[in-house]
Amino acid sequence: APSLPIAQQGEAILAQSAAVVTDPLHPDIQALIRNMQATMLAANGVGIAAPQVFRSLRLIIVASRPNPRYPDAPLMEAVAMINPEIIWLSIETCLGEEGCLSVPGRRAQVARAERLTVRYLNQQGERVEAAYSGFVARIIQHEMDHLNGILFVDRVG
Ligand SMILES: O=C(NO)N[C@@H](Cc1ccccc1)C(=O)O
Ligand SMILES: [Zn+2]
Repeated sequence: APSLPIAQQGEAILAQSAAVVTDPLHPDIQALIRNMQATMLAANGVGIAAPQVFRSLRLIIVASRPNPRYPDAPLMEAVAMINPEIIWLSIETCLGEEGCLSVPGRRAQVARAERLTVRYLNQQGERVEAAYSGFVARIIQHEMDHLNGILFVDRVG
């Protein structure tokens, strides 16, 4: 699958709220998931959101793994989340370093909820509810922000 161009900070699409995916099993959506995965891997990313590849859709990929940009990242199976909704956030927050494929060269400490529960459709169109914590919960909050037109630098004081 080809690596797609990544929208950079300043592109209008990154400040928009993305649209709900109406047909998760549509071949276009399945192809987009594959292309987002390839794009994220090529950039050594640990997550990516559809608006970053110029598709204003509520679709994210979460794929933490140790890599040169995040050597301490936990290893997990990459997961595509269609129409994700965070249905619970812990009150406890923690600070952690973030970067963004759309804001190259910037890293900053961002406060995020330590734990969360997310409801989404998986790549097979099945409903899933799952709990995450730590760095993976951080990635999910970062990607969800993209679906709502928010960049991590908007959250840095
Ligand atoms: O730009 C993206 N995703 O939108 N990718 C980020 C994801 C991320 C999120 C939170 C903390 C660290 C990293 C990346 O650097 O791989
Ligand atoms: Zn990002």
